[in-house]
Formats: sequence, C-alpha cells, structure tokens
Amino acid sequence: MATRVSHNAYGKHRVRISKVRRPRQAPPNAERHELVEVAVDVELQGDFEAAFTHGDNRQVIATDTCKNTLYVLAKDHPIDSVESFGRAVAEHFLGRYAHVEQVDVRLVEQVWDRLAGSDHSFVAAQKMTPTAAVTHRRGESPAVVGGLERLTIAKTTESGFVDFHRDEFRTLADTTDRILATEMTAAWRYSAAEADYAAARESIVAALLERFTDHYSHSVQETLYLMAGAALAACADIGQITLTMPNKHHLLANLAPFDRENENEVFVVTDEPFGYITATVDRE
Ligand SMILES: O=c1[nH]c(=O)c2[nH]c(=O)[nH]c2[nH]1
Repeated sequence: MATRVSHNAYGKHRVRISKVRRPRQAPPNAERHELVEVAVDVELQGDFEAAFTHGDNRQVIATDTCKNTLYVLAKDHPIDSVESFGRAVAEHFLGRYAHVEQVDVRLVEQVWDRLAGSDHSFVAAQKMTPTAAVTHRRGESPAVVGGLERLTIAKTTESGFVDFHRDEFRTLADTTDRILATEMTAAWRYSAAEADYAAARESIVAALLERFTDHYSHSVQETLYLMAGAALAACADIGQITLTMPNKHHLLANLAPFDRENENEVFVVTDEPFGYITATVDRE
C-alpha cells in the first residue's frame, strides 16, 4: 500500500523553567529577587520526513536537545515577556538549523507575586495566566499571539438570557437576572511582530474587564463580542482577538422543599456540563 506523510512536526512540550532575576541595586536592596516561571512547548517542522519514513535520524534534533536549548536560552534572555522569549526561541532554531522551516512555540506563564514585600519569597498567583504563541516560518516575519488563560470573572446581576429558540426540547426558562460567570481564555494576534507586549497586555486586560462590567448582558455571546471590540479599540497593535468564555453555570437552588423562598441568593455551582462560547473578532 502506498502512503505518504502529509504533515509532520515534533518537539518538546511542557519544558518548565523558572528563572531568578537579580536586578542590580544599591544596598540595602542588593538581593531583591524576581521569580519568573514559564512552561514552553517547542515544535519543529522542516526536513524531517526521512526519520518517519526510513528510520534515518541524521537530521533529527533530539527533543532532549530542544529541551537543553530552552535552558540555555533562558540563561541568555531576560524573559521579560512570554512573547519576546517565544520569539527568541523561534529565532534560535531557525538561525542555527538550516533544515528547520518552521518553529512553533507556545508558552504559559506561572505568575509569582511578591510575598509581603519580601526580597525573596513569593506566592503563586492563582488567577490569570499570561500565554503566548509564536509561529516563525523561514523567510517570513514571526506571527506573535499574546493571550491569557483562567481569567475568572463573575457578575451577580446585569445579566439575562431570554427569547432563545423555542422547540419541544427547550426547558430552560427566560431569566432577566442571573449570575454570569466564566473562566476566560483570550488570544490576540499582533499585526506586526514588533510591539510593546507588556503594555499591550495591560491595556487589553483592562479593556476586557471594564467592558465585562459596564453593560447589561443579553447573553455570553453578546458580552464576548463587546469585550473583544473593547480590546481591539484599546490596543492598536492587535488586529484580531479570539475569546473563549465557558458559561460557568450558577443555577438557582430549589429551597421550596425546605419552606424557604430563594430570592436569587443561593445557587448550585456546576462544573459539568458547561456552555462553551467562542468567537474570533477582527478589526475591519
Ligand atoms: O448566555 C448564554 N448563552 C447561551 O447560548 C446559553 N445557553 C444556555 O443554556 N444558557 C445560555 N446563556
């Protein structure tokens, strides 16, 4: 039977790296550390087909080598943003290996917050996680996507869901006052590779949060679209944003058997099943 490889890629995933930055300062704060942690996926495409089809490994840069490379690059790079570190990783593999055609780097940051003003103790932030993805094809400029995971937000009113499609399978009642809660994932695409990633992230997150609260929501769908528009308006460097907003349901608990009226106060919080709503919004 004739077969052919129509796509291949390989690399190392979840290379977790932490780095202690020791910015030089005058005493007494000479040892005020910063802790940065990132998990990196790196994938290579290029002239690797013979390894799949002929057991010929001569072109294969071992995934172990990929991992080692990430530690070396972490030493040489300040890791001042996940986007810029991702770009450095992609540039390294393209620059070093002529048979690599495309590098895909995905990065997820673990944010460490300073603990009680200490110079060297930190507490892991449970909240929002910065992410980045860099795709760099030889001869092209890198495509840089910034993003975030686990932005968990809720509003206790100013949200409803009515007039949705009626048929014999519908049981959900209209509501004009409900809890809207989500654990958002966002990914924004930079129009040009060069940008102030940290400033962009700050203005995008601020715009997303402000828009979440500033309107009456007719649905997660509508709120998602408004938030995406606010992010595009707030940051001229991005041309597209994808938001994913699972609907973390808070269902009114039935207290009637216990002779109590539930005046929109007590809810059953369910993880599964959950509504899943996503859209990509482009600047026109
Ligand atoms: O905002 C919502 N969008 C939906 O599509 C949906 N579906 C549902 O059951 N509840 C909700 N809420």
